[in-house]
Amino acid sequence: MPLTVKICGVTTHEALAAALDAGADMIGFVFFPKSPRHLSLAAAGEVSRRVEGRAQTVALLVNPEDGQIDAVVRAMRPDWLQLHGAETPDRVADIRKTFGVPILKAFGVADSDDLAGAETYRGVADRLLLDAKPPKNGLLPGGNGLAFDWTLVRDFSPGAPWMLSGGLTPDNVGEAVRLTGTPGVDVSSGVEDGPGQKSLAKIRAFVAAARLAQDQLGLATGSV
Ligand SMILES: O=C(O)c1ccccc1NCC(=O)[C@H](O)[C@H](O)COP(=O)(O)O
Repeated sequence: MPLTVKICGVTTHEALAAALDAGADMIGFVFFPKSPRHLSLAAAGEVSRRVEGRAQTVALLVNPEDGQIDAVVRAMRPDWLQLHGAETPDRVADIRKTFGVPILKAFGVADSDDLAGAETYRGVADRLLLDAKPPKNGLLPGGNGLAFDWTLVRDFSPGAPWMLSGGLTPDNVGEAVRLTGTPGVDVSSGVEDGPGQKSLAKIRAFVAAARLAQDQLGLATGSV
């Protein structure tokens, strides 16, 4: 089983280069104005063009209208759309059909009922992304640097590819991979020095730690 590594919330050429050179499989770009990682369409087009096929690009949206998706798809031609809001299975299916872009659907997890909810997207989303729930009255639905109880997903087998996120860091990603057997990891805050300030050293350390765990477990590098 391969391990996919995603670096999310990239806003600068320097962070992008660090992630690509380190060997990340997926790069996430955030389109959410309240986020310190929000990108304009023009900036997203420019930064994502520099990926040049070295990784898959992911456009992150929250409860988007078709018009917003259309603008993002035109601006950067993402390989994936990450839906990080309360999009229903019907809405996810609709977006997938309308735009013809694979969907990474995010879920907040606090207990096993949340995992059962995620499984209802089987056959609708192309990949599931398990994240911690945001704090009550928090500004951001994701990218909060919070972890959930990983033992909940020890035997998680949703019948669809999935990824683990929420509070991952260079220091804990190896343990997370070993404990959960996840086929993918996703990080944003854990490779930052402050909100939206990506650390090139932490990006390199995160990818290296994930690959070390991958090698120790005899996994392959993620083909996404
Ligand atoms: O990053 C944001 O600002 C953001 C805003 C709105 C929705 C989602 C957002 N981020 C999601 C992610 O970066 C990750 O997919 C995931 O939540 C992990 O984040 P972190 O715990 O910070 O590593």
